[in-house]
Amino acid sequence: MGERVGVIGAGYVGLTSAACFTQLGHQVVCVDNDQSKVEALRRGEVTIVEPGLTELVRDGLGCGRLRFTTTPDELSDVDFVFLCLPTPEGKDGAADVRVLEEVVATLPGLLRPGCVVVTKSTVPVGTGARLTELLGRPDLPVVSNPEFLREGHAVEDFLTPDRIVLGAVPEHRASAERVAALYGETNAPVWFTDPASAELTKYASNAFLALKVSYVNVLAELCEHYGADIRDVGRLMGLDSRIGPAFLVPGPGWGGSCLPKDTAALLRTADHAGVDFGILRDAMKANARQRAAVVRKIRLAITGVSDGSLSGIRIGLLGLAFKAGTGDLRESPALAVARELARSGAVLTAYDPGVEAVEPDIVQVVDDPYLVAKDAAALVVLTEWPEFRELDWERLAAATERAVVVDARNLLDPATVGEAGFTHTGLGTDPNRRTG
Ligand SMILES: NC(=O)C1=CN([C@@H]2O[C@H](COP(=O)(O)OP(=O)(O)OC[C@H]3O[C@@H](n4cnc5c(N)ncnc54)[C@H](O)[C@@H]3O)[C@@H](O)[C@H]2O)C=CC1
Ligand SMILES: O=C(O)[C@H]1O[C@H](OP(=O)(O)OP(=O)(O)OC[C@H]2O[C@@H](n3ccc(=O)[nH]c3=O)[C@H](O)[C@@H]2O)[C@H](O)[C@@H](O)[C@@H]1O
Repeated sequence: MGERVGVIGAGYVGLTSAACFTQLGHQVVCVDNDQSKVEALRRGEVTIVEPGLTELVRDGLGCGRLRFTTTPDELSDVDFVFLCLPTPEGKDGAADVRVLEEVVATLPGLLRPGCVVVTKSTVPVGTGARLTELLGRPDLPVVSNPEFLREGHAVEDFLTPDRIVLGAVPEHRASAERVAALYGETNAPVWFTDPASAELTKYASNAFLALKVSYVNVLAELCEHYGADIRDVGRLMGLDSRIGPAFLVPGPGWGGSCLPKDTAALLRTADHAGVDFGILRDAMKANARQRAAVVRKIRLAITGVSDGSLSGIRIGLLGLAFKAGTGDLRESPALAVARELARSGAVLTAYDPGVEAVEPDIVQVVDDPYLVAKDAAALVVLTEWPEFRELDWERLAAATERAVVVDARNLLDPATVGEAGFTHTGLGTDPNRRTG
């Protein structure tokens, strides 16, 4: 028999947690204050792009173990409540925990004795202690259980995580163990630690991923200077098991709803402690430069000079989301590049399998990749959707005004698109050289 679990927030993390805990056999009530979202979820409609999530939600609704509500009162009989609320970037880069604190302040009047309050939101170090104080009820243990899922792989990552981290003060260790048990049988290491370590691990992980991508982006620039190829350099670095192959592909910069805000928040936390975390600041600066570098590359490919005018020039964009596998546009480097191109007078058309619309004054979104090529002076790959590789590049070449492609994700095989007639520019690659 499963446990009674409450989840507050039905976004990427909350909805995934609710659906997966239901799948693991628990009874789940998921609370969100967005009425229309809750109504859609009750009909089994999931609006975010997450493989397998709709099916899990529908299964959960079907078997009656998952329900959605806007009424926090329905948490009165749960034994665990997971906080999956937004913690956006606030003043000076610090995480804004106001929503979380407001919601937590309402919980003492709602929860039954012994209910475990679990923080899944990404929260600054010290939040666990702060929430304990806010709750003001010693019978409500607080456990930190940071979430490491990636968008586009949310269900898979939740059900088969690399690790499960639980932070609790020694008196609440048993509660942390009960939280761990909710995940059922798992091959993942389950690690119990103190709340501050759990909270910091989350920021440390995201910021490290950001550092890794900034590192490879700068390295790509260096490769161009010396005629080296970042595809080889990245692959060969990645063969070192201490480095690992992931997060070594250059692109228009790291974005999304978390890496930028979490890096900023960690830097703020370090500043607050008087710790010089300059390498983080440098990674953030490199990230801002990367978008501009991609725009310069596009100008150069189209006009022959890196500051050439784009006024009235048609450009086709492949990808708008911050990465492949999601329709999420939050802090999307692709969108930032599009904005800059639009500001420079370019006329933009875009296709992204996960995105239906963006601000129409910037770019016209179409539902057919071949339409973006029509009369374009260049195509630009901004999001690394694998299906872009499989497009009919000869057909695309025929539709363009000039067969120029700027591959800001090093996604395409230069030889294939070259044979189709395209002039190809990647990041940190020599167009005349084949790897292998
Ligand atoms: N998106 C991701 O891939 C990951 C996010 N996180 C962290 O998890 C937390 C949540 O992130 P997301 O799920 O992406 O956010 P989200 O924006 O997708 O979802 C947040 C949900 O909370 C609801 N909400 C806001 N205020 C509320 C209130 N007062 N009462 C009830 N519901 C309320 C919103 O309507 C929304 O449905 C953040 O701290 C984030 O840093 C952690 C790991 C992965
Ligand atoms: O806290 C969070 O929200 C999550 O943030 C990231 O997940 P996500 O935001 O889904 O995105 P990532 O897959 O990490 O990609 C981040 C950015 O780096 C870019 N990237 C990634 C890898 C790479 O080699 N090159 C590269 O440019 C992506 O395109 C994207 O813009 C982390 O990977 C998750 O572990 C974490 O739980």
